[in-house]
Amino acid sequence: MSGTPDPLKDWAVAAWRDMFGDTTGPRGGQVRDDRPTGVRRFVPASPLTAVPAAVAFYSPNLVASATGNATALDALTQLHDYRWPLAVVTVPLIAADISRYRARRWRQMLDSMVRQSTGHLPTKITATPTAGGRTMRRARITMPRGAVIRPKQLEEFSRSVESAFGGSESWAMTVRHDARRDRLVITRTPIAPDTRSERQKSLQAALDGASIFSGPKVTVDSIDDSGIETGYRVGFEKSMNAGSPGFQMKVDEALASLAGPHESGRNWTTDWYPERGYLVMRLVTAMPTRVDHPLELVDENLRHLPYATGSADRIMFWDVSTSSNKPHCLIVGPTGGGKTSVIRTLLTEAARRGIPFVGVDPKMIELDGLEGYPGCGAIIYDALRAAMFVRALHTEMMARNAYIHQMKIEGSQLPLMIAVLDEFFILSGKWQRLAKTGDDETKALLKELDPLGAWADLAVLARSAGIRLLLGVQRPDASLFGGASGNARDNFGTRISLGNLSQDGALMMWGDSTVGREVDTSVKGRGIALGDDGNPVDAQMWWTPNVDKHPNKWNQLSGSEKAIIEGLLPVEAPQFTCYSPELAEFIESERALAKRARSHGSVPEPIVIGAGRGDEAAVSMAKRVPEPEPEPELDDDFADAIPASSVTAGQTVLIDDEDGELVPVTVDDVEVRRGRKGEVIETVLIVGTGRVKTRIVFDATGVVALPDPDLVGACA
Ligand SMILES: Nc1ncnc2c1ncn2[C@@H]1O[C@H](COP(=O)(O)OP(=O)(O)OP(=O)(O)O)[C@@H](O)[C@H]1O
Repeated sequence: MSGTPDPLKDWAVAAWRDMFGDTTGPRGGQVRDDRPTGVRRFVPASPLTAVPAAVAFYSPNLVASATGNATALDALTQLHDYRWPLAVVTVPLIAADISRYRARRWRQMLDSMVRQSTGHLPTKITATPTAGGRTMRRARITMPRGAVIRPKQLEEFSRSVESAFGGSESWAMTVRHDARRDRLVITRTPIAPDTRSERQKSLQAALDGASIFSGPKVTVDSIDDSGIETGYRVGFEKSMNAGSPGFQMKVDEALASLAGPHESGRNWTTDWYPERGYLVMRLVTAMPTRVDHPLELVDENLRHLPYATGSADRIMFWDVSTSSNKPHCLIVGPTGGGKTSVIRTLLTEAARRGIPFVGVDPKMIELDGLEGYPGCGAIIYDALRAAMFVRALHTEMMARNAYIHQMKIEGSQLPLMIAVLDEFFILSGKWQRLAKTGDDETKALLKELDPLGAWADLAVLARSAGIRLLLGVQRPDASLFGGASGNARDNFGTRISLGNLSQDGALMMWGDSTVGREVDTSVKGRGIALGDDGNPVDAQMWWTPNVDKHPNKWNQLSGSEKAIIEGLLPVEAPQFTCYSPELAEFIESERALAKRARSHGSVPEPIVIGAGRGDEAAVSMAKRVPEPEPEPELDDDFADAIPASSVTAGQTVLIDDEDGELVPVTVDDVEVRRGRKGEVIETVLIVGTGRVKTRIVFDATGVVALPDPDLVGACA
């Protein structure tokens, strides 16, 4: 047996079998598939004319051997005369035979593929070649009636069609199962050339590979003048996920890194339209690392107080108009995060728009520079006076509502005013301590004023009276939103966070535990702000220097910072209109107190304690004040305060002893009792050493004083 392949012999054998069938029996016990095939035997038509044509051309040579046979001679002569017509007929017949032979081979292949992949025997197969005749253009395979073809079988069949009939960059074989007609249809379909850019292709491939969207489709949304793609639209099937800010943020990041840095140096940003089932990626200038407070009126709307540049060059603003659905503003930021600068930005913007304000600054170092600024009613530092102010503000709100009712006017017709409470927990801590350790008169007064109750009312009701609240805290807490009263949370709808939030904080601020967790704290003034569309966005807060003109402050500023302050000064100071004598009197008295403090006030000069010197000179007083030293205030003994429910085991806190003195203790354990909605009802701090443990109970709004500043989320 020779192992050398002989293609000519192979072809001849195959052609013989095609024409006359296989006469050889099964060899070596092999099982042959001898079911009747739907492919008929190939019968060539060309020999019918090819043989006579050959004889006709060859007849002059045959004449000699036919001498003496007149009939044969006559037939050969006549045949010779028809040689050309016979040749002309033979050529197309041969071409047709070749084509039919090819088509039969295809049908045979398809027949065996269908048998192998589906187990069915086709009843009829037709195969049509392309115009050139070399490749198959279309095939139709009729299956037995009711033949079931499972998806896997169809897939297997498609794969074998693809490998047998190939494909190229410009065309492919597609297989379709027409179950109604029991047919398999194979079509040679042209492939449109892929003109997509590498970026579009990689976005599409990545989205196809990930399972974040179903049916994602990336198309080009915008192209710049030089033909560079500058925007993509990603269509997807609508889903619950697509509406979640946390999900959107993650997808934004992933898409931006997949799209890679753009040739223009600009950054990718994403606008979401989940209700319409698509998002648009577009380019924006990179988020600035610092934005000085612009001197021009950035937003012409006098009820919009701008304060930051958000991603995608958006101007973030606090809408203080009566129609605003986010009337009050909450700013959360750790020490040094830039909270005070945001407050200064908002208040200077308010002043240049004719809106006056009153501030409460229990730390005495945050808002003091604004004292005397045009539009500033007063800055209150003392905790008891702050409680009086909150109550007076409540009275003002009631008086304003009565005025609106009596005069039959709209709330929007009343002049606006802003009340700022900075470092709210410190203020609460001071109120809490006064209520516990103050003298009887103070305790009674504080009880009557009930500043926390008044504040909770204001949060819900002040909006329609033209009063806007601005609350500054170091960390978010549910108690800020009025505890059980859910409305208050909506009222503090304008929210800004600086630095990094805890998981709970993020959920409280942004309704998503992932937002605001990875802010670049190396950039001062970087944070998250709520866009007017209700979505939180990255934002760079504008830098507004301390507006204090006291030489000690002013001389520290650079020329450009001084120019900002000068440029922001309103031409006309906003007027302060009070509808209640209580608030008017309070502000008057506060101003008088401030004036007196400025002219008569004195603070003790610093005492410098020498390092390691035991003699008397080690303690030197630079200058003794002639007046007797004021009693040190109880309130000033703590550096910070946080909600009791935020205290963690092992933390050092300040607790009042029997004499009303704050003493540092380490918390052993914290028990927080929560209501059905997860709201804090009561917090118990367990402190003490050895077996002697003390349980200190705090209510929902209880705060705990700290010996050091709270550094949760503090900047790098
Ligand atoms: N938006 C900003 N752009 C640039 N720098 C800023 C910005 N905000 C704050 N800074 C820088 O950070 C410093 C601290 O800012 P700021 O005093 O406003 O923080 P804070 O949150 O009020 O801190 P604290 O609560 O301790 O007073 C500023 O002196 C300034 O140098």
